[in-house]
Amino acid sequence: MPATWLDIPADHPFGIAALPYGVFSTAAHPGARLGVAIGEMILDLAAVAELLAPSLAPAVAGPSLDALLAAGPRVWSQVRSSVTAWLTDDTHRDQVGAHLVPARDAVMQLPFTVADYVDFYASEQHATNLGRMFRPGQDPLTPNWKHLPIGYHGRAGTVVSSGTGIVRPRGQRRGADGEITFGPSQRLDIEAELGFVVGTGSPLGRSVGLTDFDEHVFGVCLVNDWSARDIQAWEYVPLGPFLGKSFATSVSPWILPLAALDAARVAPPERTVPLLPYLDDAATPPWGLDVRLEVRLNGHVVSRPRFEGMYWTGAQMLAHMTANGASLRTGDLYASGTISGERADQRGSLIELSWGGAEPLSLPDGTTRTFLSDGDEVVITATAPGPGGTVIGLGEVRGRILPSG
Ligand SMILES: O=C(O)/C=C/C(=O)CC(=O)CC(=O)O
Ligand SMILES: [Ca+2]
Ligand SMILES: [Mg+2]
Repeated sequence: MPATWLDIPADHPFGIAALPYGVFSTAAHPGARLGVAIGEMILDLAAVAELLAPSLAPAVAGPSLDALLAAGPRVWSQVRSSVTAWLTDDTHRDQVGAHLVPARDAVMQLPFTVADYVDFYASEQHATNLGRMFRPGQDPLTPNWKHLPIGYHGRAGTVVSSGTGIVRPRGQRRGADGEITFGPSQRLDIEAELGFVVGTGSPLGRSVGLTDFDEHVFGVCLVNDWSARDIQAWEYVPLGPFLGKSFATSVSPWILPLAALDAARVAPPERTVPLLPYLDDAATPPWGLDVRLEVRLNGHVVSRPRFEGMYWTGAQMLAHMTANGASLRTGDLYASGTISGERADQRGSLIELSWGGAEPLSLPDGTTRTFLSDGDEVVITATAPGPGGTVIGLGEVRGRILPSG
């Protein structure tokens, strides 16, 4: 990796090997525009492209990532190699330096127009834990679980940018005494997930195979799929999650391109059930990802989930999502499902961390939690290995619970 002329500590999560894309504005320049994070600065992408690479300017003109996502993998790699050159070639220092904005002065926006939103259920440990709690006495994994990545269609219009306040949802639930009531959720939860952002669409009637994953998927972000467990547990039979999940889903502002995750690619876990050919990735390049998350509740780390243990990869989720010929659109977002590991401190939701509320978490500030209280703030961060022993950051997704209106 070439060195940048910017003065950035070698272990900075937004070093020269990361270069995630986002949309930002500043008080001095309130219009939304594309940025690339580098250290504690944001590169004003459109301004520099106009100066140094006019042929790329239309794809990065903003005010969102939509045009860049739609431009496809050739343009994605041209933009990334241009940005790398601008930030490493000393001859560009003055011209490019004039278009660096301190990240602390920027307000980050939702980076792209979310087309469709799909949420998977790809962690064997999470599915096992939830199966035990929601369906006691039955096999925790349903018979289909190891044959296909289970998912459901969520609500694209309620995907919100990091920092957006999350109003406690109201809904119908059944109490322990069997009484059906309506009111603010009493079991409001988080789900720490990785999101995949689709760039290039696909036509109706054509499936996207495992090896075409990187032709269509632009990159990844962090997702907190807020979940109201009391609403969910009562409503979900037989069609799956509905209002218990659709009130808000937060995404991180920085989209890390797949190209930045080369050093993070790992083999997925061994598959214990033979897969049908469209999902069988034994002979394809692996798309397991060594992404390490941290979940903080009011500043205290409560979990460290790891994506590398996920049974299903992003490539398999995409292949399954289009196996019936469903088309893809630029801006489609699909999330992995809650990332939970074997260990109790690797669980990506509070329902697992508190075991359905039976084992409250003790926080270092002396308080305890089963589910979220009003005013609680949840921050999910993540890193992945980069080239040459460096660390690549995915940034953070943040949200605070507001009282029910
Ligand atoms: O097992 C169930 O009934 C449902 C579990 C979920 O909460 C589904 C979900 O949102 C997927 C996930 O995040 O893993
Ligand atoms: Ca979820
Ligand atoms: Mg390919």
